[in-house]
This record gives sequence, C-alpha cells and structure tokens, in this order.
Amino acid sequence: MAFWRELGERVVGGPSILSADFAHLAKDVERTKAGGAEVVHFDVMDNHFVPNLTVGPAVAAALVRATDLPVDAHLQVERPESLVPAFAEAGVASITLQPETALHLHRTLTLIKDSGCEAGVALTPATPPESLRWVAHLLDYVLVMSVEPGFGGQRFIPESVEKVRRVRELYGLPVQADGGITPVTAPRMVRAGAQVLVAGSAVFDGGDPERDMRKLIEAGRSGR
Ligand SMILES: O=C(CO)[C@H](O)[C@H](O)COP(=O)(O)O
Ligand SMILES: [Co+2]
Repeated sequence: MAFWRELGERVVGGPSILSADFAHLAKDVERTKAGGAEVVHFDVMDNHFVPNLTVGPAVAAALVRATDLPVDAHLQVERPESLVPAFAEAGVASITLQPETALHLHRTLTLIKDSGCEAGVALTPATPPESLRWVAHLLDYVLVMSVEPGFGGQRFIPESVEKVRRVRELYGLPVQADGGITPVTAPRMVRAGAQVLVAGSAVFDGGDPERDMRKLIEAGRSGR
C-alpha cells in the first residue's frame, strides 16, 4: 500500500470519522466515497493526550475490511508506539503520529515503516515545522493541524495556511490539512500546497456526505 507515494500532484479529499455515525461507519464512509473521497481519516483518541475518547485497532480492522479506500490512522494518544503493531495488523495504509507523544520519534517512525505502513507526523498549531528536520527522511507526508487536536467542529486557525507553505518549502513532502477544513478554507490550504483535505463536520453534519464531500473536493481544487 503506497497511497502517499502514489499521490503525485493530485488534490484529494477524505472524511474524518470523528463526525460520522459510529453505528454506521462503513455506510457513511461509502457515501463519502461516492462523493469522491480517496482516503479515510481515522481519528484515535485516548482521553490522555486529548480530552476525548474514540476507537481503536479493532474498529480500524473492521473498517479496513468494509472499504477499499486506504485508511490513515491519526494517533492522538500517549505512548503511540505500543499501538503501532496493532494498527499495522489491522491493515491501515498509514499512521500519523503526534510528535509530542512519541518520546523517541525516530524509533517510532522506524517502527511504522518496518511494519509496512507509510508514516507521517501531525504538527499541532504551536509545533514548528523546523522540529522535523532530523526525521524528515523517514516521513511520507506531514499533517498540518489547523485546530488543536481533540474535537471535530472547531474553528480553523488561519496561521495554518502559512505553515503549510513552510512545510512544503522545507521538505517538499505531501501535506495533509486537518481541522476546520470547509469549502471556504480548503482552497486557501491548497493554494499554500496542501494536497489531502480531511474534513469531518463539513462532510457529515449537513446530512448529505456524498454531496458535501464532492463540494469540498471541488472547492479545494479551485485553489490550484
Ligand atoms: O484530528 C482531528 C481533531 O483532533 C480531526 O481530524 C479534525 O478536527 C476533523 O474534524 P473537523 O473537520 O470537524 O475539524
Ligand atoms: Co485528525
């Protein structure tokens, strides 16, 4: 599986499961796929690193079986290294770490790659892109968080646009934008260099995930 390496220059969208109906997760994901989604963003939260609790490897494995879209696990948990083998076993395509949680970031990124997954790091709003200097060669992509981690439906932090530009300048890696991404903010992030647009509330809260996924992707592509 090489979703990130095969992305090329394309701009794509993906649903964040955070705002989906957890009792009908596969169905909700399929509705976004009908709207053009190409990757599923799987938010994992532990009530320690962030004050929220979601789902783990067993649900990821069930979702991987239910969809042919690649699944990206965004680990917002303490001690992520202990969960990497279980998510790899679940069949996720990529694992995104919060560097604040990985005490030995180099080792944990290496573990992800050795497990056969692609690896990324998520920068929270205060984490500088420069902090990735000595692990950038291990990364397949960078996620720029445009909200503080923990919840869906938060307001977009506008400084994130400049941050996307900076990550692209420094590393040339594909950038995933996550947090407060809507048809209004998506074109700004794409213009700055983002290619993967993750959205939860903008896709699921309006009652028509297929329509709203399509709208988001079209809006994002208009930023090129
Ligand atoms: O990682 C996240 C929060 O920690 C979510 O992926 C993100 O916030 C998506 O939700 P929304 O599009 O509603 O902001
Ligand atoms: Co996320």
